[in-house]
Amino acid sequence: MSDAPINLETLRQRIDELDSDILRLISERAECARRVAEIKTQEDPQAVFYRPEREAQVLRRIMELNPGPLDGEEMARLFREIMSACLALEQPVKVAYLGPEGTFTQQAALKHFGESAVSLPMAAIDEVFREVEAGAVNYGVVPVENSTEGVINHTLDSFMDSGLSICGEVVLRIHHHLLVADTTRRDKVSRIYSHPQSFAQCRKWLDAHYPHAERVPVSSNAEAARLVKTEWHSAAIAGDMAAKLYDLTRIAEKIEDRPDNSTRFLIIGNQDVPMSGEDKTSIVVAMRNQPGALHDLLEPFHRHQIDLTRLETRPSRSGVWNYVFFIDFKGHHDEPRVSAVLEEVRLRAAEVKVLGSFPQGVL
Ligand SMILES: O=C(O)C(=O)C[C@]1(C(=O)O)C=C[C@@H](O)C=C1
Repeated sequence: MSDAPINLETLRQRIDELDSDILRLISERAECARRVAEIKTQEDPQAVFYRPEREAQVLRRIMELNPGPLDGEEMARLFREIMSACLALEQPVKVAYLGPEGTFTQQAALKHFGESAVSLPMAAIDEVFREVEAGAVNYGVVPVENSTEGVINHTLDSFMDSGLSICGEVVLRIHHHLLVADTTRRDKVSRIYSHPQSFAQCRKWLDAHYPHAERVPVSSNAEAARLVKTEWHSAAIAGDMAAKLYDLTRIAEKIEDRPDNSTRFLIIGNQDVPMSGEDKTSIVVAMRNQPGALHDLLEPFHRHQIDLTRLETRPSRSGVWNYVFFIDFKGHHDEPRVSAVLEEVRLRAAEVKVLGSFPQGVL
């Protein structure tokens, strides 16, 4: 801007001009996306419109180019919504998530796909898998690990019986609040509802502030929030989405014991996602039950200098092999050093299943 004296009116005029420019540019971008859809359909009538690798590249580029003063993540979130609307113009994306409405998983689904996606709550993790397998929705979102409480076994087990692949990941900072309704007698709270994982994540805070309140575990935080509406002496521990959905007030904010409390969610689908430049791969491996098996499995990763990001052991459900290992590592299965490692692991293991290569979470 020039150095002419600045007053409120001049600034607002300038904002109007800029908004007109932004409007024109977003419309032009949406027109491009529409043309991309036409080309995709011409090339393949069954074309998949959602491209996780491209979206990750767009968001990373925006964060790199961002000159401020807005924070990089904030800027990427705005572009996330623009892309979400552009994709909806190509083909609305339907996403099943572990419900009910108002859970952190819904928040994760919207963070990943943007508000233009159609999100559908499911009652259980295996239902999310089934909906995607049946083709009733394009993708599913399920929690897989929490930084405080560890892995969500149900999700790992579901992969053992499923042919679906992992198309993406999203990490959400989990903030828990103590919520009450307008009708709650705040000085008489004698019962607190929440999901068992949330109780575990807020244990110390509860011991210090509500040592005598009854802690009642329920199936989700959203269910906890719903119950509070009906009882004058109860409170709930839940997140922002549930608070908003049930119109509850936060009487204590961010009560989780660890400030870095976060949960990682997986996007599941039927898509083999091309390289984005910063990718991860997930595999499940069944090893023969013999001494040194884990060492044999991990040695090729070490030799090829591939970073492991996670290693989980689960009892095998087939009965043939005692244990299976879930391994996440950096890299994409199309990269030569990754395919070399996978080749070696196949020779050493009884069974290997590649669950997918996908862009590392950007937001
Ligand atoms: O590049 C594409 O393939 C597009 O469809 C465009 C676009 C975008 O708006 O940038 C939209 C949806 C896809 O998931 C990825 C990117």
